Amino acid sequence: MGHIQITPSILNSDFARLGEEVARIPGADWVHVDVMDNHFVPNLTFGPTMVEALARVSPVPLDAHLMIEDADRNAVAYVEAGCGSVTFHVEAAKAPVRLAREIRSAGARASMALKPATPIEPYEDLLPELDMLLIMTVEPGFGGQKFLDLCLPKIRRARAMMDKHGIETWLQVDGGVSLETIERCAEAGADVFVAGSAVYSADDPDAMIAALRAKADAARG
Ligand SMILES: O=C(CO)[C@@H](O)[C@H](O)COP(=O)(O)O
Ligand SMILES: [Fe+2]
Repeated sequence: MGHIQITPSILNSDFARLGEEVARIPGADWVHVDVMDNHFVPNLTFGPTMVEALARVSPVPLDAHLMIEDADRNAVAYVEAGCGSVTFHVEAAKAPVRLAREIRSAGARASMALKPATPIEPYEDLLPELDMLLIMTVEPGFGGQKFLDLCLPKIRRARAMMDKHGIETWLQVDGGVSLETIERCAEAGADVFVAGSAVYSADDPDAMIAALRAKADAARG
């Protein structure tokens, strides 16, 4: 398991001041950028041009979470926009192995996401192609939703699979992660934690990142 990383989502930050919003979180490991196309999920955010502008001012690398249809054709644009990690949804990819290889050869970390009802077992052999696996802990589409405990067994099974294969794939959780839920995720084997509303609703977002990191570290023992 890798070291604990906290990646705040800007989804619930002030979009009119994105540059200032990312400047408030220098203690983050990554900035999580939720890209939504109003087809794969019922919400619309931003595209590669906006992401490219954000990459130029962000104090830490961008972690793009693509909630878009036709990921096969669109994911590499986010590598070219300057993201250090690009996550596609397996439900939206026609050729996930080819896509992961294209993301890597374009120069970013390749990551694949699973919605809460998507099982991990069919993708066991694909894990070595990935730098990170994202297990969603809410239905994708919106920030501020309640954490789904039903996803915890899948996190445990994913971590066991990675251990079995002796691979270093990071295991990210996204959705409803807060001071109340992060310990459960860390105990289950996650090492990369997206937190949107928990960070941006805090008076001091950078202090919240430190508090989340301390809880996850403690839960690991
Ligand atoms: O991908 C998504 C939602 O689809 C997430 O990145 C959320 O935006 C995280 O926000 P919180 O659940 O932490 O408020
Ligand atoms: Fe996300």
